[in-house]
Amino acid sequence: MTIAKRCFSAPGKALLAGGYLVLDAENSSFVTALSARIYAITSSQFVGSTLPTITVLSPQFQEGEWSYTICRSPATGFVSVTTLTPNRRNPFVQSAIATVVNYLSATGILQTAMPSLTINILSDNAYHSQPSDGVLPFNKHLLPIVAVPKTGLGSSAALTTSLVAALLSFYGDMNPVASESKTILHNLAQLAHCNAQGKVGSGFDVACAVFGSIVYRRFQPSIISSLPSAPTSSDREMEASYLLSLTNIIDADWNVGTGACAVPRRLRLLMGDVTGGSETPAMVQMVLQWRKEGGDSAAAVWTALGKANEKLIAAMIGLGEQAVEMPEEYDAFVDEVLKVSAMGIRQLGLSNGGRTGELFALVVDAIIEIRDNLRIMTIRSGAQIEPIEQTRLLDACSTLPGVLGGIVPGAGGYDAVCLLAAEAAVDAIAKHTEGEFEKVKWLELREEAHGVREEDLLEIEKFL
Ligand SMILES: Nc1ncnc2c1ncn2[C@@H]1O[C@H](COP(=O)(O)OP(=O)(O)O)[C@@H](O)[C@H]1O
Ligand SMILES: C[C@@](O)(CCOP(=O)(O)OP(=O)(O)O)CC(=O)O
Repeated sequence: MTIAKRCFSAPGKALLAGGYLVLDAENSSFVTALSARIYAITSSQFVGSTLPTITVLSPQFQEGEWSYTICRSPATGFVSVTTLTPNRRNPFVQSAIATVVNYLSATGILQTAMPSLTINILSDNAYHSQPSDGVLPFNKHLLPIVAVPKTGLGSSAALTTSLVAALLSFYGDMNPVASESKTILHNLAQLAHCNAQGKVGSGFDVACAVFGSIVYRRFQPSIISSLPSAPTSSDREMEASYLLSLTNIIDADWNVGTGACAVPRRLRLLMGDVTGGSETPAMVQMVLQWRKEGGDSAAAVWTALGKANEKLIAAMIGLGEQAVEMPEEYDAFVDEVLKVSAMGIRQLGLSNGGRTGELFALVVDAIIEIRDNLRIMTIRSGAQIEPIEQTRLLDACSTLPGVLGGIVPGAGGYDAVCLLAAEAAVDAIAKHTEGEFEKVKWLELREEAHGVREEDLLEIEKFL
């Protein structure tokens, strides 16, 4: 039995506003999908006499091969997924496989005679630091994937999402990216990603990989932590209980906020890669401890930052609407934005910019307020969210014509900055390479219009 090949891809992410606060379900965040995608290509296969196997190949990386046998219990339908490559583990791949095949088995969709499957993964170069001589869109690395430095675009979320989509299409004989299937795809990807990470983050990265640029409000962590551990022995009662719980969780309404949003026309998020690292889990722990022990003063900062985030989100949505409803006023103001720095944009907006100008001034003010509060959190929690080196760089960026402001994306740290600027100003911004600008490499990334989607195989297969 030969089954048609299909290819699914998912984008990377930048968390522009909402870092840390998005961990609380009552706070919204602004997440932008980026034009760096990870592709999962199912290729054919057959029903053999032995146990079906699923092999995932990542030809860009040394040792990029992970294989698993699939064994389904005739009594309960529970599917055990056992690695055939114990010396090369990939928790995100194994978790995606186990979550999808067990859900499909529990819902009666999984074929009785499961065919074996090979899935090839390709990831755009932007996800990993590149070899100097790299020229293809999918460079090969001389190291295993765990050893190649990442650029913080959310590779595990994009991988998990594209892999879950590919597995659903193959074993569930469905269109996983159809609107009626996307919620199931999202829930499966979130669960698989959390299980692979061994912790329940806010899930903004997986939600962005599924839905694209969104105003995101998280699901309650208890939805995921309520799933019992997968049975490790053939205990029929445990297997049946696990499958029932899995089905109830995936089919439930997670009440996640995923309203579409986008960076307004003629504006652009400019991602800067800064030499230096950050340890997100440790920073999250420091911030949450400060929040918990910091009393009213911590609560006041947390609330002020939440309001500044909401202000930025509302202003960005408002500008998007202005660009459509008042295009002439909007375009005339953007033409002026190109000539002045953030403070000049604010002044212009407050003096004679009409509703458009007011919204531009609100964006500038909101970014300033977000940064002010992140710096207070940096000092009081000890987590280096906006360390002084990043403050100097962001302040310098904000003096450049056409820049509305800049922030440290996500958890912050030393490794990245994100500017909001007029598209037409970006080339001039990139020409600044001295002083504070010496340490930043501006990435060729743009906002991605789509979350997970099916791809034209002919465009991708030639790279395999
Ligand atoms: N192209 C890929 N092929 C296979 N696995 C991948 C790929 N990209 C990412 N992964 C998986 O995701 C892991 C990286 O996850 P993580 O360390 O959380 O980084 P990120 O912040 O980019 O998600 C890799 O170690 C690997 O297990
Ligand atoms: C702190 C957070 O709210 C945001 C972290 O954003 P990053 O983009 O920094 O995440 P990593 O890619 O894992 O480093 C944690 C969360 O939302 O889970």
